[in-house]
Amino acid sequence: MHREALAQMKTDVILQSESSECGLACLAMVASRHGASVGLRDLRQRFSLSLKGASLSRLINIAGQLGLQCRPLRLGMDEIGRLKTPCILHWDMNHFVVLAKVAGKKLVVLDPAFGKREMTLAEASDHFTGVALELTPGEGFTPRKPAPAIAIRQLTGRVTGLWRALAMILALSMVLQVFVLLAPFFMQWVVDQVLVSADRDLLTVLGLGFGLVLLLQVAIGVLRGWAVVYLSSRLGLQWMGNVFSHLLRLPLDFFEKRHLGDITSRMGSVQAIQRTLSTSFVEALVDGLMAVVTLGMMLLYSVKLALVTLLAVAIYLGLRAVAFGQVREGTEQQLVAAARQQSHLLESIRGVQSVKVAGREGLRRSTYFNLMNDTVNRDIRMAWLGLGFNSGSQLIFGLERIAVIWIGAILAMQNVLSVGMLIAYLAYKDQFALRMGGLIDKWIEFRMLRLHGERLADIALAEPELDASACGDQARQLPEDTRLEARGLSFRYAEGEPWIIKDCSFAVEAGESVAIVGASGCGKTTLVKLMLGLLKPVEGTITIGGRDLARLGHEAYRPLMGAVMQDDQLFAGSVAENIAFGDENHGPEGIEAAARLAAIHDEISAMPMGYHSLIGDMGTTLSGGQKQRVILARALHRRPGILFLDEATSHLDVERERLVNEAVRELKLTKVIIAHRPETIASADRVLVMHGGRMVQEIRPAAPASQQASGHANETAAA
Ligand SMILES: Nc1ncnc2c1ncn2[C@@H]1O[C@H](COP(=O)(O)OP(=O)(O)OP(=O)(O)O)[C@@H](O)[C@H]1O
Repeated sequence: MHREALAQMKTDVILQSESSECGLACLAMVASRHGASVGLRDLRQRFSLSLKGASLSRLINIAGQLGLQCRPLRLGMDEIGRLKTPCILHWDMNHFVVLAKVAGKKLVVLDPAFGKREMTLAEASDHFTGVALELTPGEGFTPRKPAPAIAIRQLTGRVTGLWRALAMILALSMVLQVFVLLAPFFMQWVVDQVLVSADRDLLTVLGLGFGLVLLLQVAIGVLRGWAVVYLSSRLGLQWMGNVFSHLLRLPLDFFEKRHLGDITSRMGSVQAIQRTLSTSFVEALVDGLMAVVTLGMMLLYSVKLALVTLLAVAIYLGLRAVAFGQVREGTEQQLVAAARQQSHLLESIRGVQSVKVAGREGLRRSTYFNLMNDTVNRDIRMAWLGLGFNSGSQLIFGLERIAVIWIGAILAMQNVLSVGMLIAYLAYKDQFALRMGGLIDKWIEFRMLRLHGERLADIALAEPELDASACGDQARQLPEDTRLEARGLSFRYAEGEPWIIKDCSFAVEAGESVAIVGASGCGKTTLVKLMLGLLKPVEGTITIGGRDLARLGHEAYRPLMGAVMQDDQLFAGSVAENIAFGDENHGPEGIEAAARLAAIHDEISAMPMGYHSLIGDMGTTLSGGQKQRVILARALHRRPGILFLDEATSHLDVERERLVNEAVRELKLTKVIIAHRPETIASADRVLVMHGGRMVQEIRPAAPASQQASGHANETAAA
């Protein structure tokens, strides 16, 4: 019975954060409809998915573990009305959505990428692939209450000086309110005392007195305004700083699985929260207090009139409460649409060369227009809602004012109130209505904060990489030597996906140079990322100097490592800044030495500004080969103990590659080199051939062995 009652609940849309988690979001929606509020964050932790997303069979497997019984179906559009809702539909060949309701020729679809959509059967048939998944709670299904709201402190980290600044703003606001409370007396005394007795002296005293009060009020107002600006900027700096440093500590796959625009939009939620807290929080307190005081004054003047005003406030509160769901959904969709538009913009700028070469400016433009259209439509919807509330409040409080003046006039005619009292009452009631209206709006704003909080939680509550502070002093100590060893190493990007590395064991002695060869896509880069600690092994261990990488804080081993990866980036700044990358210890000589080793010194010197030449933020002033060598110089400048080169010389001509290989060979380092070219492979002491997720052969090349190795690489490529 309880379960049935829960099943009647409205299904809320749960929007996906990662680009590939539509399936998980759909399962979370269905489970919460059946009364188990499993959050998406929870599901993500329990059932990690790779960038490639989830197949239907993986979804069935996860649903089974959640206690949901699955019935996969293949059906035509005409049979869709017979499905037991909510169920999951396969959409556009690469997406999942929840079918919430079918009513006649209309469907209500909850799309984790867009939100709630109503569409006709004809529209849906353009997307539906004919595969559906019905889900019903089985034996193991346990209803769960929604997780408690996330505390703001959890999201923003430690902030100093917050309470002191808030207390000061509150105190100043309170003082200001005293003046507001005094103001109506001016009119009451002028009307009832001055006008009645034609007392000019009293008028002068009242005029001067209230003039002085006004000056004080303005001065305190300025002070308060300044305090709010100070608090918001201090808060903004600390919070943004905290969230950004947390963001940088997150593991690589966090970034790989998300769109750029989505991450920036979530960072924007920090500002929304901070704005609400630094201003609206204090205002709400003041409004609340003022509402109580003004209500007291109103009751003193007339209970009857006060009841009319209270009724109007209650009606406005009801209006906002009824429309709350729509405001929340609208705001969330607005944020998602803006993030999508932003992602497209950033991607188009980054990939402008490919867009131009393929002549796809038109396609990118029209997609951008569509996304913009989507954003604008959602903005318009929110503007409509805002207009509705405004007009509603105008109408309600306008009618209330007429009623109050009407009844007040009758009371004045009956001599229950003087004219001055009526005027003063009107001033208090206007204050009360204003404060209550403000309080209700702020209450909605605070509830909306939860939405921003949830969006920010995706970043703030994501588990950072293991750092040494979490695992004691031992984890901080550098390993004694640079011998690398993998034992029984297995890795796949997510459960249910094929193993990329399976039961792989090998060792690289300290000071040895090992080349890893194998067919494209066999997992070489993945293996290097594992050795760099960017990915975590699913099974097995990697040790450096006999110490397990998984138990070392990344501060302990990253300083030992230098790497040139395939998609490494340069940053805006000069060539020297890019090579030093913030490490000023070795001075200009160190930078030059690294550049010489990377065979790029001559070319940098030939530039008009030498080492001070500026590189664009996408490294655009350098050729591909130059960029690779600057990145190599950057890796060498760190003076690493272990150097990883993943196709680090693939863009170089044979002569330059020979120069780089010779320079690297001379270095007394442990080296792991991934390459396809025989010359580079030949520069290694040992060649490991990778196939089927493990090392299948080891070759110790004397000179001719390089040919053997490359022959093997080709063999495996063909295998
Ligand atoms: N983030 C990811 N999520 C899911 N699968 C991935 C991810 N990155 C790589 N893969 C898959 O892992 C496999 C190994 O990729 P990897 O980049 O390690 O190969 P590689 O041997 O370095 O290839 P190449 O020589 O072409 O650089 C590929 O099948 C690839 O599709």
